[in-house]
Amino acid sequence: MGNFTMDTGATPLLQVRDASCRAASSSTDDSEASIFRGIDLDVHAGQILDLVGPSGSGKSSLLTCIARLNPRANAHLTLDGVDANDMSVEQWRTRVAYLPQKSLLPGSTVKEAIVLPYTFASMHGAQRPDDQQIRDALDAVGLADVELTRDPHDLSGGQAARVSMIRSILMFPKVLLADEVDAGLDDTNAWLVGVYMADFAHRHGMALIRVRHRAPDGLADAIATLAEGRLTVEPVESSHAADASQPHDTAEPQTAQSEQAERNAQ
Ligand SMILES: Nc1ncnc2c1ncn2[C@@H]1O[C@H](COP(=O)(O)OP(=O)(O)OP(=O)(O)O)[C@@H](O)[C@H]1O
Repeated sequence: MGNFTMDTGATPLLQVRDASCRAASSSTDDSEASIFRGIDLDVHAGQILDLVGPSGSGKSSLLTCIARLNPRANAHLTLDGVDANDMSVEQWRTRVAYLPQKSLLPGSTVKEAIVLPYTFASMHGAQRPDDQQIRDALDAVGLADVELTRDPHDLSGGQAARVSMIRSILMFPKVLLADEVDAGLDDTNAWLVGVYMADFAHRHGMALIRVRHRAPDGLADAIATLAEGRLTVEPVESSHAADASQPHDTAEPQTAQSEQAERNAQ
């Protein structure tokens, strides 16, 4: 049994109870091994949790479980006190966004790839980001040289990962599950990405769970380790998370973005 609760006194934004996941098995008997079970997790609005652990320990599986994307996993999930079962899977995934390790950027331009989610029914009524908002976001994460008209298939892995992150974050999720978004980046760009996501989390009350293999960057409020099916947590006493906006010189969020955040929050 692993438990992780960031005890701030407030109601958690995301509650995970009794999460379990089994490994795939080709056998038809009951020999499917458990990757983890009995994991509880509470994360509050604006908090940043780093999820670490050995390769294969189940970090991605836990994130996809929380995103309701993992058929091998089960959990009782609530968001803002609303049971996941009272939302469609699409509604849940719009609010609890999973950013996969491998980026998938359909469309013929970077802009098309970023605004694509706005064609989804679950985003109906949401105002899509304009060119300037996309430009500002690209600039903030070290992609000043990437034009909005660039074919996304021509991007490097690290560039594509950042574009994919921007696409997820500009949908204003309440929870962002970022699976090794900084894995292929140099230290400077990894820091820019960390600061951009942390800044967004603080400004908009987004909870951020990051799977990372890099050294701690000081932005997390806590570091949770998943190993041998158990989750343990160490709060970070003096995280720089609250100062994340200091080295980050992006413009204030646009009014349209703030309005959209409110709409998505409903
Ligand atoms: N789609 C899948 N079908 C079957 N088994 C899977 C699937 N995805 C992952 N697994 C298995 O689940 C276990 C946990 O994998 P997972 O990717 O969650 O670990 P991880 O901690 O994220 O690893 P890494 O740090 O290497 O990315 C592994 O044994 C893996 O082989």
